[in-house]
Amino acid sequence: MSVESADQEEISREQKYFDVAWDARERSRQTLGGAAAAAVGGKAAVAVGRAAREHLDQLGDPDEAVAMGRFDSDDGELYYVGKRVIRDDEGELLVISWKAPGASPYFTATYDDPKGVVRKRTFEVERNRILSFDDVVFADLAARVDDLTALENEGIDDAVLRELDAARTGEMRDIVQTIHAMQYELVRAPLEQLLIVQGGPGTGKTVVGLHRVSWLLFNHADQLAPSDVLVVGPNPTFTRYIRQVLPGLGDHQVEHRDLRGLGPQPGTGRQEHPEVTRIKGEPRMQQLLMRGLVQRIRFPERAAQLDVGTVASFFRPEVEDALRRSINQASSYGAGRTAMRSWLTAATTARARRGTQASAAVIEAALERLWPSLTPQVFLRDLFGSRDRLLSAAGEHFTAAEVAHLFRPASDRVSDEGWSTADVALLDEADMLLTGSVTQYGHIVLDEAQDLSGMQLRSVRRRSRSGSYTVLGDLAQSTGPAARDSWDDVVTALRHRHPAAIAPLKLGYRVPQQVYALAAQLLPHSAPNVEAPQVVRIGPAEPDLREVPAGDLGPETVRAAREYAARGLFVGIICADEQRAAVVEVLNQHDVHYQDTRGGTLGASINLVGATDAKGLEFEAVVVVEPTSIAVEGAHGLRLLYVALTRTTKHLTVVHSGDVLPVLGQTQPLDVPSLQGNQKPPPKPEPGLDRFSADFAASLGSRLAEDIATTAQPRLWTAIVTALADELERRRTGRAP
Ligand SMILES: Nc1ncnc2c1ncn2[C@@H]1O[C@H](COP(=O)(O)OP(=O)(O)OP(=O)(O)O)[C@@H](O)[C@H]1O
Repeated sequence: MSVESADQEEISREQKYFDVAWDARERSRQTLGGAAAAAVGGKAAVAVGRAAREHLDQLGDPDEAVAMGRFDSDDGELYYVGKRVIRDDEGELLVISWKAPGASPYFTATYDDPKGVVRKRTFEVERNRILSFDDVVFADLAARVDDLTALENEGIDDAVLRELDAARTGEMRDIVQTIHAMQYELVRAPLEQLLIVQGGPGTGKTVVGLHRVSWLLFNHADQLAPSDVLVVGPNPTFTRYIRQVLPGLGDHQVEHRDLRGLGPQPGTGRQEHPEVTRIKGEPRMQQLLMRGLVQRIRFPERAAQLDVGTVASFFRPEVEDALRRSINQASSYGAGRTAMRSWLTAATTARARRGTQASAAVIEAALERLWPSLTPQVFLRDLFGSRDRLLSAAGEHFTAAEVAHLFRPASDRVSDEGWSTADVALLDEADMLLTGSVTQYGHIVLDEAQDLSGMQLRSVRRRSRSGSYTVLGDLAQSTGPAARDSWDDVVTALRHRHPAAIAPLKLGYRVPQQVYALAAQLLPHSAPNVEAPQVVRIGPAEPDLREVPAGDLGPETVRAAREYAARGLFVGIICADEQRAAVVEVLNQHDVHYQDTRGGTLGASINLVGATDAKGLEFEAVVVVEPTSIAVEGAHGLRLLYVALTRTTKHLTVVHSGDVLPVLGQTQPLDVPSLQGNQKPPPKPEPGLDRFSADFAASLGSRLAEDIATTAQPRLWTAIVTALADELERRRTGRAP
């Protein structure tokens, strides 16, 4: 019998199994669909209906193949592995879920440690029809270990290469069938840790992080619900790009947010100087905001007494005494305000002039003069819009030049105020100070984490209930005002209860060898201590380098993009801001249909992407415009260029009038952390991370100390400062001083 006909017979045998499993799954679908439809009426029926619908969601798409692979164990059993579990009518397992512990040999078997697996079979399918299959027989591999190719050695087989050759669209897909053993170890790493995955471009960090979520939800269902998981990405385009992966794996309610949406008010695209962004990102901004908020609480200047309508009046000392008590007990600005309202209401009732009574509105008006009601937006607009407020909130922790950078004219209406991405983290901090609460999650995935500022990391941290995170990033792609050369400060900023570990991913799946060979020349200059990934495959073509006069950059770029698009490829044009206008002009001249990704979506054909916004994305063909312009965009331009050159799965064209690789100066050496990095003792808890009032009191103390020197009420302020110092001492030692 020929090999082909033997294979055909095997395919027919396997197809019978696939058909049986398909029938079983579809019978379940009908039963569950019936139960969901019939469940009308009381509470019990609603619960039954909900459970039936949840199970239906778990069954996946009717078009989905029942299994992606199988392994034969050395005890003679065969196990089919699929995206979801399938049982027959008697409850016998036909297909095990890839997330079940029983499926682990499928992913972890290697020739030198086959984990009891004799054969691993991967199916190529169209809907539920088997087209072909690939077998790995571990005993055969072990027998010819000296002849193993590098790919076989790394466990890269035809199924992986086929997957990598598959067409790309604007949506990331799952890689369940071909998860690599090293990736699988990260997918199933313990939940209770701060796990940082460091890996070069295209090593699968994002896709591994998402599969990890699905695996954790399946295996820790008692601790973690889908709505208890948050995935944070760098921008809306990226979030859209990845958002179908988890639903495709059966996990529907995981929350996806991007940095522009991680606060009470989304960023509105306000542009600002990188130096302003840098200052706004620094953790000392927390102190500035705190002091800025404390300034808002005070007895009205120059007033001798506080009138509550015509009902009652209070002299300064007793009001300030009440303010001090409210501040001392406050867990947030809002809670302190509530306490102050209670005092004012009771005190007004006690002192009401005969025959009068204060309405709630009158009390509120008096309270507003002492302790104004604020939203994060109003507070920040007022603070940034006043040099005086900024100067006194900045204290000695900011230079005059930095304060000048932070100042901006306030808009008349708060709804007209523009917000930058850096502002979002400040609004979030302000919201925390004002309300003392935020929705927390049991697990957070943070992608492209190498670029986050200190304030953005604080936003992420406060959303973590216990310190269980998957942090994904690449120091060699770290750019922007908060660029870093080490993960140390990220660990310090994020960690709380659980230990931290840094794990590498080393195989580069996305970028073909010929393209990576070009991009990798930047590494010694831009990130000398970061290890380059080992590329897993050779692409269809060498990079196409097109040198043109500067005036032809736009036309040549559009020509190259249209050539690729005409071949049905998914295309990204990546350029610096400096070149954008020229490219857009030519695209419009030629009536080219394209998608500007700043709108938050990827189009099916040609996309125009800024170099920074290209992070995390991939295309089948990329046209990089004028590398020298990208290399001067921001302080880490060479890293940005490295990002741009590593976005393609197949083809790369570089259109340039200057150098292709402008590697002139040397950069600072990088400190790449290792897995042993988790031996460090936990960082000391920063004040203010967990409780508002201790920090609040501390900053109030320093603010008031300044006031003692400058204002006319030294006696009272001294009393307040003393009381606050006592309070801090009590918190520190647990007893009254
Ligand atoms: N085991 C695998 N099998 C098949 N494809 C894979 C595998 N691992 C990664 N890939 C593919 O490689 C590409 C890159 O993956 P991903 O975007 O997760 O990488 P990344 O490390 O996050 O990249 P970047 O640093 O650029 O953000 C994707 O198309 C992904 O599907």
